[in-house]
Amino acid sequence: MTPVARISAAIEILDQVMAGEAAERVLTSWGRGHRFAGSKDRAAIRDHVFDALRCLRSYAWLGGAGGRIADGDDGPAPTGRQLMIGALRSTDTDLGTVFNEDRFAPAPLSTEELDLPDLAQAPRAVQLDCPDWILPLYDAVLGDDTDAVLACTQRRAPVFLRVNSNKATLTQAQDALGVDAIEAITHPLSPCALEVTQGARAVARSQAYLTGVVELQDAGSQAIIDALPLADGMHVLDYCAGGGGKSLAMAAKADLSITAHDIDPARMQDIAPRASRAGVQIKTARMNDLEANYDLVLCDAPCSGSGSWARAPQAKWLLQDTRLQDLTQLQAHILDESVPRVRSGGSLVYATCSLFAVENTDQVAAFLTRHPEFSLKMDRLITPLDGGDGFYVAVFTKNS
Ligand SMILES: C[S@@+](CC[C@H](N)C(=O)[O-])C[C@H]1O[C@@H](n2cnc3c(N)ncnc32)[C@H](O)[C@@H]1O
Repeated sequence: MTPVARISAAIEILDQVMAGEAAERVLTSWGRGHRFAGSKDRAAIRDHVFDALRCLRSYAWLGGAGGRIADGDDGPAPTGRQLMIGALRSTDTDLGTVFNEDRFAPAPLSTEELDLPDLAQAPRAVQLDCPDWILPLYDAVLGDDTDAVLACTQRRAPVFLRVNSNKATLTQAQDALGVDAIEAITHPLSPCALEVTQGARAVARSQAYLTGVVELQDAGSQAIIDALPLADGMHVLDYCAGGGGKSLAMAAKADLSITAHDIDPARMQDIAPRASRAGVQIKTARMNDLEANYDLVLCDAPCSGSGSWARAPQAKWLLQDTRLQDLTQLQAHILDESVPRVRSGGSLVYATCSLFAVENTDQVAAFLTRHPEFSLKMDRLITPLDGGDGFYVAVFTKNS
């Protein structure tokens, strides 16, 4: 496909996404219906779509849709065409080279499309690609750093690997990745983190990955595990284990007995193959099988994901105030539910991939009020300015 044909495809896909469909699903079904498109075409189209989702408001503004993110009083949701016009204007591309009479090109520009506003005239939330109601949540936590943090979420997130220290040193892992032409450099956020600088799309097929020398894991997520008081022999419960990313990272830190639990056991189905690749043991358990006296319980709670919107941009536009309130209630419930699982003198860890105080420090303060038998040992907010996704971690001790 020509570059222009890829843009036409992105316009078609974005129209469906703006009509309410999930981007991943539309991309998959587009790929099935257009078998002639090669892997490079699909990757380029995917990049166009996800770039547009990260920069939805600014592209909508530049494309003539007034920074809207959905149908509203002042007009309809942006079209795929408007978003791609915005994308091209954001890089000062000559629109006539794309929108013209050529075969596979989107139709030439209309008179209105030749006279569109500059981004400097847009409100701050539009320039920063942030829903209006969410911007104050960032400002309250990040202050002067808000604009720089939001600028990070407008760009593609780097791909990070965690080197499995049970299997290789960083240098050995870099050499192993090099066999598959993947280049990666160390990263200050975590001692086992490598940032992929070349060949990211080849990681999942590489020998280093398939033999468990490296795992895909954000550097911020790794930094959370670095902060935990883990030591050989400890019994650890990963209470919201999902696919087990944090269980696996903990298993590489010390000789632990790890139990993974999730309210949705189907989410844990990848843990066994991932653990086997990594050469570690992780038990999975349902609620009734959990013990009462773990040395450390990790609650990696469901959250808004506001720290990882560069990676999952559609979530930024779908989050509603009511959903955020539901999430904060669920987080408090999960913390309360975990309390009896922690032994006296043991640690309870609360983590989110959110930057908002309502999900982090407010949650911690409310927990300490409800549970004076715990004290806060440390907490840390990691933002995209540290290089990875945004995360928050708090470590409580259950007083003896
Ligand atoms: C942020 S994700 C976990 C990600 C995972 N720890 C990782 O590192 O890959 C949150 C998980 O919490 C689970 N969850 C939601 N409510 C829960 C509850 N009441 N008890 C346990 N797990 C719950 C969800 O199913 C989801 O898999």
